[in-house]
Amino acid sequence: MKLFSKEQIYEADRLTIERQNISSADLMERAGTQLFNWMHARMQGAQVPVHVFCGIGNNGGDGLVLARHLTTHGYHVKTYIVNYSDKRSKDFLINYDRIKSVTKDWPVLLTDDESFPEINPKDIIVDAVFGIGLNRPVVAWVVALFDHFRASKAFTLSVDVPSGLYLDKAPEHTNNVVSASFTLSFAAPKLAFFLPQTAQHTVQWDVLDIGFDQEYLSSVDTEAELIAKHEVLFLFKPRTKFSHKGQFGHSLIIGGSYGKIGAVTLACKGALSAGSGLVTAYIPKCGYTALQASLPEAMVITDTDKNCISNINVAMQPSVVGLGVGMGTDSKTLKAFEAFLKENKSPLVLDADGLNMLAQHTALLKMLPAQTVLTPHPKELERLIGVWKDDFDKLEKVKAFAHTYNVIVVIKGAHTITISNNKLYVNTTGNPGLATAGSGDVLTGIITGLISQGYAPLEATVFGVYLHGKAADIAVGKYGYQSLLASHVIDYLGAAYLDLFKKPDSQDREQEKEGS
Ligand SMILES: NC(=O)C1=CN([C@@H]2O[C@H](COP(=O)(O)OP(=O)(O)OC[C@H]3O[C@@H](n4cnc5c(N)ncnc54)[C@H](OP(=O)(O)O)[C@@H]3O)[C@@H](O)[C@H]2O)[C@H](O)CC1
Ligand SMILES: [K+]
Repeated sequence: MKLFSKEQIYEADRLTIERQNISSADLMERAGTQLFNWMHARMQGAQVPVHVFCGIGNNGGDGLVLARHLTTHGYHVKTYIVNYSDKRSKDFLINYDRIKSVTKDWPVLLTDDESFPEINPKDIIVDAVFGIGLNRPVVAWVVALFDHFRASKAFTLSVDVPSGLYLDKAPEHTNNVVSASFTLSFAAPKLAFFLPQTAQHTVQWDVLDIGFDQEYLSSVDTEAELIAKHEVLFLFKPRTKFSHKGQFGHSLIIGGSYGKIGAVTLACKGALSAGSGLVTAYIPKCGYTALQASLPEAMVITDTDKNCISNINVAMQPSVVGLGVGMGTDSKTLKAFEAFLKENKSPLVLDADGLNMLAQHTALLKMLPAQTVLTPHPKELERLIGVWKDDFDKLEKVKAFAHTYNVIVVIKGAHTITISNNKLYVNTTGNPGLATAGSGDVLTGIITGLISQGYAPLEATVFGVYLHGKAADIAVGKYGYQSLLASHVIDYLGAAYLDLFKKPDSQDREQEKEGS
Protein backbone atom coordinates (compact mmCIF):
# COMPACT_ATOMS: atom_id res chain seq x y z
CA MET A 1 0.00 0.00 0.00
CA LYS A 2 1.43 3.38 -1.01
CA LEU A 3 1.92 6.03 1.66
CA PHE A 4 1.24 9.40 0.04
CA SER A 5 2.88 12.70 0.92
CA LYS A 6 0.86 15.76 1.86
CA GLU A 7 1.46 17.24 -1.61
CA GLN A 8 0.31 14.02 -3.31
CA ILE A 9 -2.89 13.93 -1.26
CA TYR A 10 -3.75 17.50 -2.23
CA GLU A 11 -2.95 16.62 -5.86
CA ALA A 12 -5.24 13.57 -5.60
CA ASP A 13 -7.92 15.88 -4.25
CA ARG A 14 -7.52 18.30 -7.15
CA LEU A 15 -7.42 15.64 -9.86
CA THR A 16 -10.40 13.76 -8.43
CA ILE A 17 -12.50 16.91 -8.51
CA GLU A 18 -11.36 17.72 -12.03
CA ARG A 19 -11.59 14.23 -13.59
CA GLN A 20 -14.84 13.25 -11.91
CA ASN A 21 -16.31 16.66 -12.59
CA ILE A 22 -17.42 17.12 -8.99
CA SER A 23 -17.00 20.01 -6.54
CA SER A 24 -14.66 19.95 -3.54
CA ALA A 25 -17.80 20.11 -1.41
CA ASP A 26 -18.97 16.87 -3.08
CA LEU A 27 -15.65 15.24 -2.13
CA MET A 28 -16.06 16.52 1.42
CA GLU A 29 -19.59 15.09 1.45
CA ARG A 30 -18.14 11.72 0.47
CA ALA A 31 -15.56 11.97 3.25
CA GLY A 32 -18.09 12.95 5.87
CA THR A 33 -20.55 10.30 4.71
CA GLN A 34 -17.88 7.59 4.92
CA LEU A 35 -17.07 8.76 8.44
CA PHE A 36 -20.77 8.53 9.32
CA ASN A 37 -21.12 5.04 7.77
CA TRP A 38 -18.18 3.80 9.81
CA MET A 39 -19.64 5.15 13.07
CA HIS A 40 -23.23 4.14 12.27
CA ALA A 41 -22.17 0.55 11.56
CA ARG A 42 -20.64 0.39 15.04
CA MET A 43 -23.05 2.52 17.05
CA GLN A 44 -26.33 1.21 15.56
CA GLY A 45 -28.26 4.18 16.89
CA ALA A 46 -26.86 4.08 20.43
CA GLN A 47 -27.64 7.32 22.28
CA VAL A 48 -24.05 7.85 23.40
CA PRO A 49 -23.20 11.58 23.55
CA VAL A 50 -20.93 12.38 20.60
CA HIS A 51 -18.90 15.61 20.84
CA VAL A 52 -17.70 16.70 17.37
CA PHE A 53 -14.87 19.25 17.48
CA CYS A 54 -14.35 20.98 14.12
CA GLY A 55 -11.48 23.17 12.99
CA ILE A 56 -12.09 25.98 10.50
CA GLY A 57 -10.61 24.20 7.46
CA ASN A 58 -11.60 21.17 5.46
CA ASN A 59 -10.81 18.75 8.26
CA GLY A 60 -13.35 20.70 10.26
CA GLY A 61 -15.63 20.59 7.22
CA ASP A 62 -15.48 16.79 7.28
CA GLY A 63 -16.50 16.97 10.92
CA LEU A 64 -19.50 19.17 10.10
CA VAL A 65 -20.68 16.74 7.41
CA LEU A 66 -20.39 13.90 9.92
CA ALA A 67 -22.20 15.89 12.62
CA ARG A 68 -25.03 16.67 10.21
CA HIS A 69 -25.53 12.99 9.31
CA LEU A 70 -25.37 11.93 12.96
CA THR A 71 -27.97 14.58 13.77
CA THR A 72 -30.38 13.60 10.95
CA HIS A 73 -30.05 9.94 11.99
CA GLY A 74 -31.13 10.73 15.52
CA TYR A 75 -27.83 10.47 17.35
CA HIS A 76 -27.04 12.54 20.45
CA VAL A 77 -24.59 15.06 18.90
CA LYS A 78 -23.01 18.28 20.11
CA THR A 79 -20.84 20.21 17.66
CA TYR A 80 -18.11 22.72 18.50
CA ILE A 81 -16.07 25.01 16.28
CA VAL A 82 -12.48 25.26 17.55
CA ASN A 83 -11.82 28.81 16.50
CA TYR A 84 -8.05 28.85 16.29
CA SER A 85 -8.18 31.21 13.30
CA ASP A 86 -10.66 33.69 11.87
CA LYS A 87 -10.20 32.19 8.41
CA ARG A 88 -12.80 29.80 7.12
CA SER A 89 -12.36 27.39 4.18
CA LYS A 90 -15.03 27.57 1.46
CA ASP A 91 -16.25 24.05 2.10
CA PHE A 92 -16.27 24.59 5.84
CA LEU A 93 -18.68 27.48 5.33
CA ILE A 94 -20.92 25.47 3.01
CA ASN A 95 -21.24 22.78 5.66
CA TYR A 96 -21.58 25.25 8.49
CA ASP A 97 -24.75 26.52 6.76
CA ARG A 98 -25.94 23.00 6.00
CA ILE A 99 -25.74 21.80 9.59
CA LYS A 100 -27.61 24.87 10.82
CA SER A 101 -30.44 23.88 8.49
CA VAL A 102 -30.94 20.50 10.19
CA THR A 103 -30.78 21.44 13.87
CA LYS A 104 -31.62 24.27 16.25
CA ASP A 105 -28.66 23.17 18.33
CA TRP A 106 -26.11 25.13 16.30
CA PRO A 107 -22.37 24.52 16.64
CA VAL A 108 -20.85 26.23 19.70
CA LEU A 109 -17.84 28.48 19.11
CA LEU A 110 -14.81 27.73 21.32
CA THR A 111 -12.32 30.60 21.41
CA ASP A 112 -10.27 29.85 24.53
CA ASP A 113 -9.81 27.37 27.33
CA GLU A 114 -12.53 28.96 29.46
CA SER A 115 -15.44 27.13 27.93
CA PHE A 116 -14.48 23.52 27.33
CA PRO A 117 -17.58 21.29 27.50
CA GLU A 118 -17.81 18.54 30.06
CA ILE A 119 -16.97 15.17 28.47
CA ASN A 120 -17.76 11.92 30.29
CA PRO A 121 -15.61 8.79 29.97
CA LYS A 122 -18.41 6.95 28.16
CA ASP A 123 -18.92 9.75 25.62
CA ILE A 124 -17.31 9.80 22.17
CA ILE A 125 -15.03 12.58 20.91
CA VAL A 126 -14.66 13.23 17.19
CA ASP A 127 -11.44 15.10 16.51
CA ALA A 128 -11.81 17.09 13.29
CA VAL A 129 -9.69 20.02 14.47
CA PHE A 130 -6.70 19.78 12.15
CA GLY A 131 -6.01 17.52 9.21
CA ILE A 132 -3.07 17.44 6.83
CA GLY A 133 -3.15 21.22 6.57
CA LEU A 134 -1.38 21.69 9.91
CA ASN A 135 1.59 23.91 9.15
CA ARG A 136 2.68 25.52 12.40
CA PRO A 137 2.64 24.81 16.14
CA VAL A 138 -0.79 24.45 17.71
CA VAL A 139 -1.80 27.38 19.91
CA ALA A 140 -1.67 26.79 23.67
CA TRP A 141 -5.43 26.87 24.33
CA VAL A 142 -6.00 24.23 21.64
CA VAL A 143 -3.27 22.06 23.21
CA ALA A 144 -5.24 22.50 26.44
CA LEU A 145 -8.30 21.22 24.58
CA PHE A 146 -6.35 18.14 23.53
CA ASP A 147 -5.34 17.65 27.17
CA HIS A 148 -9.04 18.01 28.05
CA PHE A 149 -9.79 15.18 25.59
CA ARG A 150 -7.14 13.01 27.28
CA ALA A 151 -8.37 13.83 30.77
CA SER A 152 -11.91 12.80 29.83
CA LYS A 153 -10.71 9.26 28.95
CA ALA A 154 -13.45 9.23 26.29
CA PHE A 155 -13.01 7.24 23.07
CA THR A 156 -11.43 9.68 20.61
CA LEU A 157 -11.96 9.22 16.89
CA SER A 158 -9.63 11.37 14.77
CA VAL A 159 -10.55 12.40 11.22
CA ASP A 160 -7.80 11.77 8.69
CA VAL A 161 -4.97 12.32 11.19
CA PRO A 162 -4.79 12.90 14.94
CA SER A 163 -4.98 16.71 15.11
CA GLY A 164 -1.59 18.29 15.70
CA LEU A 165 0.33 15.52 13.91
CA TYR A 166 2.44 16.74 10.99
CA LEU A 167 2.81 14.39 8.06
CA ASP A 168 6.49 15.06 7.52
CA LYS A 169 8.07 16.11 10.79
CA ALA A 170 7.91 15.45 14.51
CA PRO A 171 5.54 17.53 16.65
CA GLU A 172 7.15 20.22 18.80
CA HIS A 173 5.77 18.39 21.84
CA THR A 174 3.88 15.12 22.13
CA ASN A 175 1.04 16.89 23.99
CA ASN A 176 0.48 19.05 20.91
CA VAL A 177 -1.13 16.03 19.26
CA VAL A 178 -4.49 14.45 20.04
CA SER A 179 -4.23 10.99 21.58
CA ALA A 180 -6.52 9.12 19.21
CA SER A 181 -8.14 5.81 20.10
CA PHE A 182 -8.83 5.33 16.42
CA THR A 183 -7.96 7.32 13.27
CA LEU A 184 -10.00 7.15 10.07
CA SER A 185 -7.65 8.23 7.31
CA PHE A 186 -8.61 9.04 3.72
CA ALA A 187 -7.01 7.10 0.84
CA ALA A 188 -4.15 5.61 2.88
CA PRO A 189 -2.54 5.70 6.32
CA LYS A 190 0.22 8.27 6.86
CA LEU A 191 3.92 7.45 7.37
CA ALA A 192 3.76 9.10 10.80
CA PHE A 193 1.44 6.30 11.94
CA PHE A 194 4.41 3.89 11.74
CA LEU A 195 7.30 5.78 13.31
CA PRO A 196 8.18 5.02 16.95
CA GLN A 197 7.81 8.64 18.09
CA THR A 198 4.55 9.43 16.29
CA ALA A 199 2.80 6.03 16.11
CA GLN A 200 1.89 6.57 19.77
CA HIS A 201 -0.73 9.16 18.73
CA THR A 202 -3.12 6.63 17.29
CA VAL A 203 -3.76 3.24 18.85
CA GLN A 204 -5.43 1.95 15.70
CA TRP A 205 -6.28 3.24 12.24
CA ASP A 206 -8.40 2.35 9.29
CA VAL A 207 -8.62 3.70 5.76
CA LEU A 208 -11.76 5.19 4.21
CA ASP A 209 -12.07 5.10 0.45
CA ILE A 210 -13.58 8.36 -0.76
CA GLY A 211 -13.24 7.55 -4.45
CA PHE A 212 -9.98 9.29 -5.22
CA ASP A 213 -8.89 9.16 -8.83
CA GLN A 214 -7.44 5.63 -9.09
CA GLU A 215 -5.35 6.39 -12.14
CA TYR A 216 -3.42 9.05 -10.23
CA LEU A 217 -3.08 6.94 -7.07
CA SER A 218 -1.73 3.93 -8.96
CA SER A 219 0.58 5.96 -11.19
CA VAL A 220 2.15 8.32 -8.65
CA ASP A 221 5.49 7.20 -7.29
CA THR A 222 5.54 7.46 -3.50
CA GLU A 223 8.63 7.60 -1.33
CA ALA A 224 7.13 5.19 1.21
CA GLU A 225 5.26 1.92 0.83
CA LEU A 226 3.53 -0.21 3.45
CA ILE A 227 4.61 -3.87 3.13
CA ALA A 228 1.95 -6.43 3.95
CA LYS A 229 1.06 -9.84 2.52
CA HIS A 230 -0.28 -8.38 -0.70
CA GLU A 231 3.02 -6.65 -1.42
CA VAL A 232 5.29 -9.65 -0.78
CA LEU A 233 3.15 -12.35 -2.36
CA PHE A 234 4.34 -11.45 -5.87
CA LEU A 235 7.98 -11.71 -4.69
CA PHE A 236 7.61 -15.38 -3.72
CA LYS A 237 9.51 -17.81 -5.98
CA PRO A 238 7.65 -21.15 -6.16
CA ARG A 239 9.65 -24.37 -6.50
CA THR A 240 9.20 -26.74 -9.40
CA LYS A 241 8.90 -30.52 -8.98
CA PHE A 242 12.36 -31.14 -10.37
CA SER A 243 14.16 -28.62 -8.15
CA HIS A 244 17.42 -29.66 -6.52
CA LYS A 245 19.49 -28.06 -3.75
CA GLY A 246 22.09 -26.79 -6.20
CA GLN A 247 19.46 -24.41 -7.54
CA PHE A 248 19.02 -22.70 -4.20
CA GLY A 249 22.53 -21.51 -3.73
CA HIS A 250 25.20 -21.83 -1.10
CA SER A 251 25.16 -19.36 1.80
CA LEU A 252 28.32 -18.60 3.73
CA ILE A 253 27.82 -17.32 7.29
CA ILE A 254 30.98 -15.77 8.75
CA GLY A 255 31.08 -14.94 12.42
CA GLY A 256 31.24 -16.23 15.92
CA SER A 257 33.75 -15.81 18.70
CA TYR A 258 34.34 -17.58 22.03
CA GLY A 259 30.95 -17.76 23.80
CA LYS A 260 29.00 -16.44 20.78
CA ILE A 261 28.85 -19.43 18.43
CA GLY A 262 25.07 -19.61 18.95
CA ALA A 263 24.62 -16.45 16.87
CA VAL A 264 26.14 -18.26 13.89
CA THR A 265 24.01 -21.35 14.56
CA LEU A 266 20.85 -19.21 14.52
CA ALA A 267 21.91 -17.39 11.33
CA CYS A 268 22.76 -20.69 9.58
CA LYS A 269 19.46 -22.23 10.63
CA GLY A 270 17.63 -19.10 9.53
CA ALA A 271 19.27 -19.31 6.11
CA LEU A 272 18.41 -23.02 5.74
CA SER A 273 14.81 -22.49 6.88
CA ALA A 274 14.46 -19.59 4.46
CA GLY A 275 15.33 -22.11 1.74
CA SER A 276 19.08 -21.84 1.08
CA GLY A 277 20.25 -25.01 -0.68
CA LEU A 278 23.55 -25.30 1.18
CA VAL A 279 24.97 -23.41 4.16
CA THR A 280 28.57 -23.25 5.33
CA ALA A 281 29.64 -21.57 8.55
CA TYR A 282 33.08 -19.99 8.88
CA ILE A 283 33.89 -19.77 12.60
CA PRO A 284 36.83 -19.90 15.06
CA LYS A 285 37.98 -23.40 16.06
CA CYS A 286 36.28 -23.21 19.47
CA GLY A 287 32.85 -23.52 17.83
CA TYR A 288 33.48 -26.54 15.60
CA THR A 289 31.95 -29.32 17.71
CA ALA A 290 29.12 -27.16 19.04
CA LEU A 291 28.00 -26.12 15.58
CA GLN A 292 28.36 -29.51 13.93
CA ALA A 293 26.44 -31.12 16.78
CA SER A 294 23.67 -28.52 16.98
CA LEU A 295 23.11 -28.08 13.25
CA PRO A 296 24.13 -31.13 11.24
CA GLU A 297 22.61 -29.57 8.09
CA ALA A 298 25.35 -26.90 8.06
CA MET A 299 28.90 -27.48 6.87
CA VAL A 300 31.70 -25.87 8.91
CA ILE A 301 35.10 -24.39 8.02
CA THR A 302 37.22 -23.19 10.93
CA ASP A 303 39.64 -20.31 11.23
CA THR A 304 43.20 -21.04 12.33
CA ASP A 305 42.50 -19.10 15.52
CA LYS A 306 40.78 -20.84 18.43
CA ASN A 307 38.66 -17.98 19.77
CA CYS A 308 38.04 -15.42 17.05
CA ILE A 309 38.10 -14.87 13.31
CA SER A 310 41.66 -13.97 12.33
CA ASN A 311 41.88 -14.79 8.63
CA ILE A 312 38.88 -15.45 6.39
CA ASN A 313 40.08 -18.15 4.04
CA VAL A 314 37.34 -20.17 2.34
CA ALA A 315 38.01 -22.23 -0.79
CA MET A 316 34.46 -21.79 -2.14
CA GLN A 317 32.52 -19.29 -4.19
CA PRO A 318 29.40 -18.59 -2.05
CA SER A 319 26.18 -17.32 -3.63
CA VAL A 320 25.97 -14.87 -0.76
CA VAL A 321 27.79 -14.02 2.48
CA GLY A 322 26.19 -13.13 5.81
CA LEU A 323 28.88 -11.63 8.02
CA GLY A 324 29.14 -10.29 11.55
CA VAL A 325 26.89 -12.27 13.85
CA GLY A 326 28.66 -12.93 17.17
CA MET A 327 31.92 -11.93 15.50
CA GLY A 328 33.44 -9.57 18.07
CA THR A 329 35.70 -6.70 17.04
CA ASP A 330 39.14 -8.08 18.00
CA SER A 331 41.94 -6.35 16.07
CA LYS A 332 42.74 -9.65 14.34
CA THR A 333 39.10 -9.93 13.27
CA LEU A 334 39.11 -6.38 11.93
CA LYS A 335 42.18 -7.15 9.80
CA ALA A 336 40.53 -10.31 8.51
CA PHE A 337 37.34 -8.35 7.70
CA GLU A 338 39.30 -5.74 5.74
CA ALA A 339 41.18 -8.39 3.77
CA PHE A 340 37.89 -10.19 3.10
CA LEU A 341 36.25 -7.03 1.75
CA LYS A 342 39.19 -6.55 -0.65
CA GLU A 343 38.60 -10.01 -2.17
CA ASN A 344 34.87 -10.58 -1.79
CA LYS A 345 32.74 -10.51 -4.94
CA SER A 346 29.57 -12.11 -3.51
CA PRO A 347 26.42 -10.26 -2.39
CA LEU A 348 26.85 -9.34 1.26
CA VAL A 349 24.62 -9.09 4.35
CA LEU A 350 26.30 -7.30 7.26
CA ASP A 351 25.04 -7.42 10.82
CA ALA A 352 26.11 -6.87 14.44
CA ASP A 353 29.90 -6.66 14.77
CA GLY A 354 30.32 -6.45 11.02
CA LEU A 355 28.47 -3.14 11.30
CA ASN A 356 30.44 -2.08 14.37
CA MET A 357 33.73 -2.64 12.53
CA LEU A 358 32.37 -0.60 9.59
CA ALA A 359 31.48 2.19 12.01
CA GLN A 360 35.00 2.14 13.47
CA HIS A 361 36.59 2.20 10.02
CA THR A 362 34.32 4.08 7.62
CA ALA A 363 36.96 3.73 4.88
CA LEU A 364 35.69 0.17 4.54
CA LEU A 365 32.29 1.44 3.41
CA LYS A 366 33.65 2.14 -0.07
CA MET A 367 34.69 -1.52 -0.35
CA LEU A 368 31.16 -2.89 0.07
CA PRO A 369 29.62 -4.55 -2.98
CA ALA A 370 26.64 -2.67 -4.47
CA GLN A 371 23.37 -3.30 -2.66
CA THR A 372 25.06 -4.73 0.44
CA VAL A 373 22.38 -5.24 3.12
CA LEU A 374 23.06 -3.66 6.51
CA THR A 375 20.77 -4.71 9.38
CA PRO A 376 21.60 -2.43 12.32
CA HIS A 377 19.64 -2.23 15.53
CA PRO A 378 19.24 1.40 16.74
CA LYS A 379 22.57 1.49 18.64
CA GLU A 380 24.52 0.04 15.71
CA LEU A 381 22.76 2.51 13.42
CA GLU A 382 23.80 5.44 15.60
CA ARG A 383 27.42 4.27 15.41
CA LEU A 384 27.12 4.19 11.63
CA ILE A 385 25.28 7.45 10.86
CA GLY A 386 25.61 9.47 14.07
CA VAL A 387 22.84 10.72 16.36
CA TRP A 388 19.49 11.91 15.01
CA LYS A 389 17.05 14.57 16.27
CA ASP A 390 13.90 12.56 15.73
CA ASP A 391 12.44 9.78 13.59
CA PHE A 392 12.13 11.98 10.51
CA ASP A 393 15.72 13.17 10.84
CA LYS A 394 16.81 9.52 11.23
CA LEU A 395 15.04 8.60 7.98
CA GLU A 396 16.72 11.47 6.12
CA LYS A 397 20.16 10.49 7.45
CA VAL A 398 19.69 6.82 6.56
CA LYS A 399 18.38 7.70 3.08
CA ALA A 400 21.48 9.82 2.46
CA PHE A 401 23.80 7.13 3.83
CA ALA A 402 22.17 4.37 1.76
CA HIS A 403 22.35 6.53 -1.36
CA THR A 404 26.00 7.51 -0.82
CA TYR A 405 27.20 3.92 -0.45
CA ASN A 406 24.53 2.24 -2.61
CA VAL A 407 23.53 -0.02 0.26
CA ILE A 408 20.25 -1.28 1.71
CA VAL A 409 19.68 -0.33 5.35
CA VAL A 410 17.19 -2.11 7.60
CA ILE A 411 16.11 0.10 10.51
CA LYS A 412 15.00 -2.57 12.95
CA GLY A 413 12.22 -1.72 15.40
CA ALA A 414 8.41 -1.72 15.72
CA HIS A 415 7.59 -1.35 12.04
CA THR A 416 11.04 -2.21 10.71
CA ILE A 417 11.76 0.09 7.78
CA THR A 418 13.98 -0.93 4.86
CA ILE A 419 15.60 1.96 3.01
CA SER A 420 17.21 1.81 -0.41
CA ASN A 421 17.43 4.20 -3.38
CA ASN A 422 15.53 6.88 -1.46
CA LYS A 423 12.54 4.58 -0.96
CA LEU A 424 11.10 3.40 2.37
CA TYR A 425 9.51 -0.03 2.81
CA VAL A 426 7.51 -0.05 6.06
CA ASN A 427 6.94 -3.54 7.40
CA THR A 428 3.60 -4.47 9.02
CA THR A 429 4.54 -7.76 10.72
CA GLY A 430 6.39 -8.45 13.98
CA ASN A 431 5.72 -7.84 17.64
CA PRO A 432 7.47 -7.03 20.95
CA GLY A 433 8.33 -10.72 21.35
CA LEU A 434 11.10 -10.12 18.80
CA ALA A 435 12.98 -8.02 21.33
CA THR A 436 14.90 -11.13 22.36
CA ALA A 437 18.49 -12.36 22.02
CA GLY A 438 19.25 -13.77 18.60
CA SER A 439 16.24 -12.50 16.66
CA GLY A 440 18.62 -10.25 14.68
CA ASP A 441 20.90 -13.21 13.91
CA VAL A 442 17.87 -15.09 12.57
CA LEU A 443 16.89 -12.15 10.35
CA THR A 444 20.42 -12.01 8.93
CA GLY A 445 20.17 -15.71 8.14
CA ILE A 446 16.77 -15.36 6.48
CA ILE A 447 17.85 -12.48 4.24
CA THR A 448 21.09 -14.35 3.37
CA GLY A 449 19.11 -17.52 2.61
CA LEU A 450 16.73 -15.65 0.31
CA ILE A 451 19.55 -13.99 -1.66
CA SER A 452 21.08 -17.48 -1.94
CA GLN A 453 17.94 -18.57 -3.82
CA GLY A 454 18.16 -15.77 -6.33
CA TYR A 455 16.10 -13.04 -4.69
CA ALA A 456 17.68 -9.65 -5.43
CA PRO A 457 19.13 -8.09 -2.26
CA LEU A 458 16.31 -5.54 -1.87
CA GLU A 459 13.58 -8.12 -2.54
CA ALA A 460 15.28 -10.55 -0.13
CA THR A 461 15.43 -7.84 2.53
CA VAL A 462 11.81 -6.66 2.25
CA PHE A 463 10.54 -10.25 1.98
CA GLY A 464 12.85 -11.49 4.75
CA VAL A 465 11.78 -8.76 7.16
CA TYR A 466 8.15 -9.60 6.41
CA LEU A 467 8.60 -13.38 6.91
CA HIS A 468 10.67 -12.89 10.07
CA GLY A 469 7.93 -10.74 11.62
CA LYS A 470 5.13 -12.98 10.38
CA ALA A 471 6.79 -16.06 11.85
CA ALA A 472 7.02 -14.25 15.17
CA ASP A 473 3.35 -13.18 14.92
CA ILE A 474 2.27 -16.79 14.43
CA ALA A 475 4.66 -18.15 17.10
CA VAL A 476 3.62 -15.56 19.68
CA GLY A 477 0.15 -17.09 19.67
CA LYS A 478 1.72 -20.11 21.35
CA TYR A 479 4.60 -18.57 23.35
CA GLY A 480 3.46 -15.06 24.26
CA TYR A 481 5.75 -12.03 24.00
CA GLN A 482 7.89 -12.86 27.03
CA SER A 483 8.65 -16.48 26.17
CA LEU A 484 9.22 -16.15 22.43
CA LEU A 485 12.76 -17.24 21.54
CA ALA A 486 14.73 -16.52 18.37
CA SER A 487 14.69 -20.27 17.67
CA HIS A 488 10.88 -20.20 17.69
CA VAL A 489 10.97 -17.64 14.88
CA ILE A 490 12.94 -20.15 12.79
CA ASP A 491 10.56 -22.98 13.72
CA TYR A 492 7.59 -20.90 12.53
CA LEU A 493 9.16 -19.65 9.29
CA GLY A 494 7.46 -22.45 7.39
CA ALA A 495 4.11 -21.34 8.80
CA ALA A 496 4.90 -17.79 7.63
CA TYR A 497 5.54 -19.09 4.11
CA LEU A 498 2.33 -21.15 4.14
CA ASP A 499 0.40 -18.19 5.49
CA LEU A 500 1.16 -16.32 2.25
CA PHE A 501 -1.43 -18.49 0.51
CA LYS A 502 -4.09 -18.27 3.18
CA LYS A 503 -6.90 -15.87 2.24
CA PRO A 504 -6.29 -12.68 4.29
CA ASP A 505 -9.09 -13.21 6.87
CA SER A 506 -10.43 -10.26 8.86
CA GLN A 507 -8.08 -11.16 11.72
CA ASP A 508 -5.09 -10.77 9.37
CA ARG A 509 -6.41 -7.45 8.14
CA GLU A 510 -6.98 -6.30 11.73
CA GLN A 511 -3.41 -7.30 12.60
CA GLU A 512 -2.05 -5.26 9.70
CA LYS A 513 -4.15 -2.31 10.80
CA GLU A 514 -3.07 -2.47 14.41
CA GLY A 515 -1.18 0.80 14.85
CA SER A 516 2.04 0.30 16.78
N1 LIG B 1 -7.60 15.31 -0.35
C1 LIG B 1 -8.08 14.79 0.76
O1 LIG B 1 -7.49 13.93 1.40
C2 LIG B 1 -9.30 15.35 1.30
C3 LIG B 1 -9.17 15.90 2.54
N2 LIG B 1 -10.17 16.49 3.15
C4 LIG B 1 -9.96 17.00 4.47
O2 LIG B 1 -9.21 18.18 4.33
C5 LIG B 1 -8.18 18.18 5.30
C6 LIG B 1 -7.14 19.17 4.93
O3 LIG B 1 -7.85 20.40 5.03
P1 LIG B 1 -7.11 21.82 4.98
O4 LIG B 1 -8.19 22.84 4.95
O5 LIG B 1 -6.10 21.81 3.92
O6 LIG B 1 -6.34 21.95 6.37
P2 LIG B 1 -6.75 21.62 7.83
O7 LIG B 1 -8.24 21.50 7.95
O8 LIG B 1 -5.92 20.50 8.29
O9 LIG B 1 -6.28 22.98 8.61
C7 LIG B 1 -7.04 24.13 8.46
C8 LIG B 1 -6.20 25.34 8.21
O10 LIG B 1 -5.70 25.82 9.43
C9 LIG B 1 -4.52 26.60 9.21
N3 LIG B 1 -3.55 26.11 10.17
C10 LIG B 1 -2.64 25.14 9.99
N4 LIG B 1 -1.94 24.92 11.13
C11 LIG B 1 -2.45 25.79 12.03
C12 LIG B 1 -2.17 26.07 13.39
N5 LIG B 1 -1.23 25.38 14.06
N6 LIG B 1 -2.84 27.05 14.03
C13 LIG B 1 -3.82 27.74 13.36
N7 LIG B 1 -4.17 27.53 12.07
C14 LIG B 1 -3.47 26.56 11.43
C15 LIG B 1 -4.13 26.39 7.79
O11 LIG B 1 -4.51 27.53 7.04
P3 LIG B 1 -3.53 28.84 6.98
O12 LIG B 1 -4.01 29.52 5.75
O13 LIG B 1 -3.80 29.58 8.26
O14 LIG B 1 -2.13 28.32 6.91
C16 LIG B 1 -4.97 25.19 7.38
O15 LIG B 1 -5.34 25.22 6.03
C17 LIG B 1 -7.77 16.75 5.32
O16 LIG B 1 -7.02 16.42 6.44
C18 LIG B 1 -9.12 16.04 5.29
O17 LIG B 1 -9.65 15.91 6.56
C19 LIG B 1 -11.42 16.72 2.40
O18 LIG B 1 -12.49 16.90 3.20
C20 LIG B 1 -11.70 15.51 1.52
C21 LIG B 1 -10.56 15.29 0.59
K1 LIG C 1 -8.10 15.47 12.83
